[in-house]
Amino acid sequence: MRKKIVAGNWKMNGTYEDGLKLASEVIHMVQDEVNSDVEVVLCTPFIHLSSVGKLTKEVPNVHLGAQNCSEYTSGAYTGEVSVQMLRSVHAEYVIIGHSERREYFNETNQQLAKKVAMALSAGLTPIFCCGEPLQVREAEQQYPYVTQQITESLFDLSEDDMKKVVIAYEPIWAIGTGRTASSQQAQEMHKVLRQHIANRYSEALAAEISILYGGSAKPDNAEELFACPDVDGGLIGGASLKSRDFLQVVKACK
Ligand SMILES: O=C(CO)COP(=O)(O)O
Repeated sequence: MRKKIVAGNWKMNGTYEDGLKLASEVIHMVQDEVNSDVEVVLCTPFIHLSSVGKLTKEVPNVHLGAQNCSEYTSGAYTGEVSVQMLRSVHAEYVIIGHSERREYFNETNQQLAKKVAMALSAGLTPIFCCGEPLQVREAEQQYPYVTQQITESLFDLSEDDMKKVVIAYEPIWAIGTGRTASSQQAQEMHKVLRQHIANRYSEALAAEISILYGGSAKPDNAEELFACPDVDGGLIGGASLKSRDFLQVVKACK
């Protein structure tokens, strides 16, 4: 059985103190109230990683993630953070290819392929994001668009590496807009992606890959989205910034 995962992507929000408070609230609530085997991941800004990592490493089902990593190993890359640095503060996951990084920082499928390979080489689990903009959805080109993102960034991986990747489908028109994909739209895309992976690798491998949904997922709609057979959890933005809301979303993932 593949893993169920609910990851909070805090993006660039709050101060250092705000982040520590949020992390400790979430950790306590998960310990007290969650008895399923869902993996909770906190993807914090870089400055929080070291401190939050000290908290998460004591708790079996809450894990630490970063929101980005460098495609380079080390050296003269001012402002960048390497995968070894992330490992050294107990990060286990890293979001790669979020649409905001593709859009505002011009990250390409080819560059993301390097980041995914780099993360895997350090033993980090990449949460690889894909998703189409509104014009592409309106032109009904979402399946070729998103499968191409997967092909160009992931399909050079060996079977052993591919098995370790987590995918997050985040339709750009649903991110931060309050307009979520319907559970039917999410399920259809997740099924297409799983079949695409099965065609390149195998049905058995595709069945092992966790595919998360992201885009205005919140306490009101999480249960319906997570009930879809190919939706294995969520990547949560806005609703991960309030511990109670985030916990409700975590509890919806059974
Ligand atoms: O981008 C997202 C998570 O990575 C989704 O953001 P929202 O949940 O705020 O729509």
